[in-house]
Amino acid sequence: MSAPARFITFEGIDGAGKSSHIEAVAQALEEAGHRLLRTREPGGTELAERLRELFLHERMDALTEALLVFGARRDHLVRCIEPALAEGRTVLCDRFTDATFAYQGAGRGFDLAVLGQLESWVQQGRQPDLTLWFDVAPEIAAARRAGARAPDRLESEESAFFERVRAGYAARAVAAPERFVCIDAGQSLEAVRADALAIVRARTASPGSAA
Ligand SMILES: Nc1ncnc2c1ncn2[C@@H]1O[C@H](COP(=O)(O)OP(=O)(O)O)[C@@H](O)[C@H]1O
Ligand SMILES: Cc1cn([C@H]2C[C@H](O)[C@@H](COP(=O)(O)OP(=O)(O)O)O2)c(=O)[nH]c1=O
Repeated sequence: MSAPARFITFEGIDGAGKSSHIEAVAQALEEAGHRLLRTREPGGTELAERLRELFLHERMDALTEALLVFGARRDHLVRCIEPALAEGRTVLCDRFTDATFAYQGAGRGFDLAVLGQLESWVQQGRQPDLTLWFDVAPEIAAARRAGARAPDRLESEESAFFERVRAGYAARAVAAPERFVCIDAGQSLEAVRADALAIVRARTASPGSAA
């Protein structure tokens, strides 16, 4: 019998290293019998990927950012995430709504109550079962990004913005301790990966299994 479906999200400031570990987590889950959907936000459907391009490269205010990511999210949920969970697949999603609270809410200072309203309209109660928060100091993340790629619109923000985004993630973690796990992403790649795998194995083990 295949393992029960889970909705797992990966979060952190840009350059924290989350994308570097999704493949290893995917492999571990497949070995444990999960059928997977790997996806990302903004994105994951044809429409949402087109919205992602606009989001990452066009200038807009914070409300437009929020509406665009929640619009993309609605399409992604309805066409992709919900059907996958319904057919028993585990969903690994690179960012989800915690990113909106962290970036648009804490980072841009946008109204958290409005974000909460959009969250409940768009998600109809759907929340991740597990969120891996790769937490690292903004200076370390900036140095990693500088060595890896040219910055997009959000990655060009100053360090104070990423301090606020980090605090936004911390607030979400406090509000939902049952699903949030904080990983010290300032460690070496190998140590971060070991932590991520240990958490995912522990949190996806079926009752009665040896894990
Ligand atoms: N723990 C780490 N130590 C050193 N470099 C890292 C670590 N984790 C990731 N990196 C590097 O930092 C860069 C950004 O990583 P990435 O996974 O793309 O971050 P994110 O998806 O969180 O923005 C990549 O070049 C990656 O190899
Ligand atoms: C999902 C989401 C992402 N973002 C931002 C965070 C990132 O800067 C950007 C794209 O995310 P991502 O693809 O994870 O960037 P990377 O892996 O290159 O770090 O979009 C928001 O501002 N709000 C959101 O709701």
